[in-house]
Amino acid sequence: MQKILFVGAGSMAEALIHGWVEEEVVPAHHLYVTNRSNIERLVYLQNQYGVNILTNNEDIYQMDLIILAMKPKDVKIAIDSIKPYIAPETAVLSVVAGIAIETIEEGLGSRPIARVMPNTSAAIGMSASGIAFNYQVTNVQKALYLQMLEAIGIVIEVDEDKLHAITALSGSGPAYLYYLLEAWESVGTEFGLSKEVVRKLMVQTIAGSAAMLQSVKEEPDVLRRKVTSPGGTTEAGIRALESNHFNEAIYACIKSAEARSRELAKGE
Ligand SMILES: NC(=O)C1=CN([C@@H]2O[C@H](COP(=O)(O)OP(=O)(O)OC[C@H]3O[C@@H](n4cnc5c(N)ncnc54)[C@H](O)[C@@H]3O)[C@@H](O)[C@H]2O)C=CC1
Ligand SMILES: O=C(O)[C@@H]1CCC=N1
Repeated sequence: MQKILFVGAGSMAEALIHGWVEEEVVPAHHLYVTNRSNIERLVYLQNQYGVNILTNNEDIYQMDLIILAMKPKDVKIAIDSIKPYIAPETAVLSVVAGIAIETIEEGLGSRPIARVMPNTSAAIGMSASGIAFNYQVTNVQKALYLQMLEAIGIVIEVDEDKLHAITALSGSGPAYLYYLLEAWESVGTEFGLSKEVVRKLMVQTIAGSAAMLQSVKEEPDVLRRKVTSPGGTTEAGIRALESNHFNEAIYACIKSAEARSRELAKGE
């Protein structure tokens, strides 16, 4: 694909551009960006990554792929603004949470459409992405999308309905881990450690635990038990998590996010 246009130039667009340019998956001169109004943001992306700024809507006609990367509430207006210029053979890939392929087909007509749910770790080649396709996406296009997403992390193909759960788990997932780190930093400083020291220790703890899960073929509960000495500190900590309804909190978190994705799909 020679010409790929990002409509929406926020955090997710930047994470993908950063990952693709850095990993040399897509040459920067193949990428174009546009947004609603913020020209400074487009100039920043141009200077930072070498992408092109879309200067004329007529050029939308030449695009091989359009990536929708705006907030769900802005999709309708964005689609209406693309519609007069999009060529019949242009493919669409959407990263917008909760917006169904059917909605995009209604807005932009029948064409190859893929929905991807990446996460912001795409910027450093560590995204965990889910992808779903409509039936017009060819095998060649599928292979290309999978290659583009594998270059910036891992990708799992699913039925579209499962993207709601993937959004709630790995799409939002980085935010949950950052939130957890914020809480650890807050309690760690109460014990007189500096925030920097707590961050250093706990970021390494997260990275080390993830690496253990990837390299040692053991279930998380087995690895957990190896840390938990009878009558020891971890046991005391886990008891406190249980009595403070840790599992209920995690279930409520993922279920609320999944339900919100379904609401967004209905335009709520
Ligand atoms: N940030 C994240 O971690 C993830 C975000 N997503 C999805 O990516 C999408 C974008 O999210 P962010 O990048 O975080 O948002 P953001 O707010 O950082 O960026 C949104 C961009 O869309 C542009 N925009 C708004 N209306 C437009 C219009 N009518 N025409 C053209 N451009 C328009 C804005 O100017 C801005 O550049 C959302 O739908 C979100 O669900 C998906 C996975 C992860
Ligand atoms: O919060 C959101 O709606 C988007 C989708 C996944 C991550 N950010």
